Amino acid sequence: MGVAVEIDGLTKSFGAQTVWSDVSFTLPAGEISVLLGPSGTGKSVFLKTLVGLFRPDRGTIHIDGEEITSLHERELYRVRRRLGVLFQDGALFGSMNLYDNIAFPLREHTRKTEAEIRAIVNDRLDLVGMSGDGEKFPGEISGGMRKRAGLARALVLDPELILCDEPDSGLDPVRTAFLGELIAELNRTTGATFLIVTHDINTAKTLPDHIGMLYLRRLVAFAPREEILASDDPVLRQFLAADMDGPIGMAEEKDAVGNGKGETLPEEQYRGEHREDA
Ligand SMILES: Nc1ncnc2c1ncn2[C@@H]1O[C@H](COP(=O)(O)OP(=O)(O)OP(=O)(O)O)[C@@H](O)[C@H]1O
Repeated sequence: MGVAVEIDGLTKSFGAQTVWSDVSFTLPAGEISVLLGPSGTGKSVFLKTLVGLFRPDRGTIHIDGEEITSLHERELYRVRRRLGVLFQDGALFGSMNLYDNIAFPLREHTRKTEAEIRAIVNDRLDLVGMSGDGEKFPGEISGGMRKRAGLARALVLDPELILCDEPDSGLDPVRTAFLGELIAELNRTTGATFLIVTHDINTAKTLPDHIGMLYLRRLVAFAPREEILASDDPVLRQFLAADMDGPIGMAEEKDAVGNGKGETLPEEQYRGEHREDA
């Protein structure tokens, strides 16, 4: 079953650069949430913070009730065992075939026998439509196959929380739809909680139960999908309509100071109204 993730007052900076601050929302257990936002707004940093790869400056993250930002590396290791992570490029080891890549977390985190491992790896390969591909190497397969293999690897430890960073980037529309359906099916069968970072508007409009959006170093919104899709918020409307006109400019640096047309849009002028905790 999936776990809830409660994020409260989370702030992350690199040196003088604040990536986002005071982010608070709850990922509901067993549901699919999508995180949107213009490039560079810190979506990947957010996922990495959730798995403890970055420590936030402030704020807390409770995964299934356990606060993780103050855990030591060893305790984080235990928490990570409950998570499945799919990074942008699948993050497969190029020197290992797909079978060994997918077996890796089992060999690392469990004492299962090779026979048990084989049964699990073959099951997960089957689940992502890649039975029979275990002998192939990451360099020999397409980007879409690498993503599916990455997803198979993310699933071997029966995770209760699955984080996917742009699982659909670089995929054609048919494969994007296929991957979305696969995620929905996994959510139905495993009950795991999903958080997916995507730029694919169609995925955002069809797949998740909830949608969140980062913009100008803040969480603009986190709410049920239908509420977000019906929102009058100019940032959400522009983003979801892929419209060039609106507060979002061409570059994140411009967004920080204006609307890309020379008109000033102070950060203070824009405050989200959809935060669940508002
Ligand atoms: N390890 C790091 N050290 C310093 N700055 C970093 C580090 N990782 C990310 N950043 C900065 O944090 C900001 C957010 O980056 P991030 O990759 O999270 O954006 P994103 O929203 O995922 O972008 P995209 O949609 O283009 O993938 C960027 O300005 C980036 O340069």
